[in-house]
Amino acid sequence: MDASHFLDYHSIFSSSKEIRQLLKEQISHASLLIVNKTDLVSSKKLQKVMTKINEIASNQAKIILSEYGEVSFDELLEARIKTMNLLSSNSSNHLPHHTIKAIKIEDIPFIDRKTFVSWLKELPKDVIRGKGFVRFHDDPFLYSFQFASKKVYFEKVDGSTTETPIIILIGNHLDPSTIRSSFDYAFYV
Ligand SMILES: Nc1nc2c(ncn2[C@@H]2O[C@H](COP(=O)(O)OP(=O)(O)OP(=O)(O)O)[C@@H](O)[C@H]2O)c(=O)[nH]1
Repeated sequence: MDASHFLDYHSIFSSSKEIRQLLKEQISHASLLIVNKTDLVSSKKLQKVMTKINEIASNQAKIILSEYGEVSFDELLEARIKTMNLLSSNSSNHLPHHTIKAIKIEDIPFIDRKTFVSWLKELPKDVIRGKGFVRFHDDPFLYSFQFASKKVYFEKVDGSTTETPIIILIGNHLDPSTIRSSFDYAFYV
């Protein structure tokens, strides 16, 4: 986040409802927040910015202040979310639901593109982001996909026939059994 513009983006006088909503969603779901350009604001203004951010951010989010985006790699790469490897529906996927922030699916067959898009769009609303690689029927290429705000984007990955497909879903309090059953229903039945 840009500390020097944060209050403008947050203000009903200088920003649209969509921008304020987007800002709020991004902050509330983040596990790491970097407040940059702190050199451009007075300490009083920075305090106001931090108060607003703390109101919206989750208790577990880590907040780092920076200038010119200087943040140590160790802080950036620190593991912050628990990823569960989602196995087939008859295996036990145990971890309390409230701790699950990311789910990884690796046993992915060749799939139908339209079915995949529908499956992503119909996932529970707790899934706020998806990404990964998939392969489609009758197509030799691997595709990377990005899923956010109910929109799906694909990009062909050139020259990679050996990589294995993977789906990563990110959100809050994800329910593994619901996600796994819907996956099996869509792609294995
Ligand atoms: N003073 C100051 N300038 C910064 C800082 N970080 C980036 N800049 C400068 O701000 C200018 C725009 O950089 P950014 O805001 O990072 O660029 P951007 O993300 O493409 O810009 P937006 O689309 O406005 O978010 C560049 O000239 C940067 O050098 C900072 O912490 N302090």
